[in-house]
Amino acid sequence: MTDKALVGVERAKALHELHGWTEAKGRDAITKTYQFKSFSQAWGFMSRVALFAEKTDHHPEWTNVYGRVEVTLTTHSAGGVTEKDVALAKKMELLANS
Ligand SMILES: C[C@H](O)[C@H](O)[C@H]1CNC2=NC(N)=NC(=O)C2=N1
Repeated sequence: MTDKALVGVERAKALHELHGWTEAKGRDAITKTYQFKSFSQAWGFMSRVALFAEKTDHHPEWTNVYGRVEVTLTTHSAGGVTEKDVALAKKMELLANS
């Protein structure tokens, strides 16, 4: 997996394949807000994502308020969105729906 920032068509295509993910306002990142029914469900999701993040050494920025989890993904070392962010977003989609 390369650490090259995705731009243009490549980036638009990646976002198009990610349901509910959008460009973050004012920064080079992608974002999505997940809404769960309870804190317990939100925390369960975050715990599963955290294990994947540690395994892949690629981590989300996020905020949790009860059932809401606001996530922002970017690759610090590349200063933009890379394949690593797309892979993490895809994993989050799977974990949020399981
Ligand atoms: C040293 C360590 O590999 C790096 O700091 C990793 C950790 N997690 C990371 N997470 C994200 N989102 N971007 C990074 O560039 C990054 N770098």
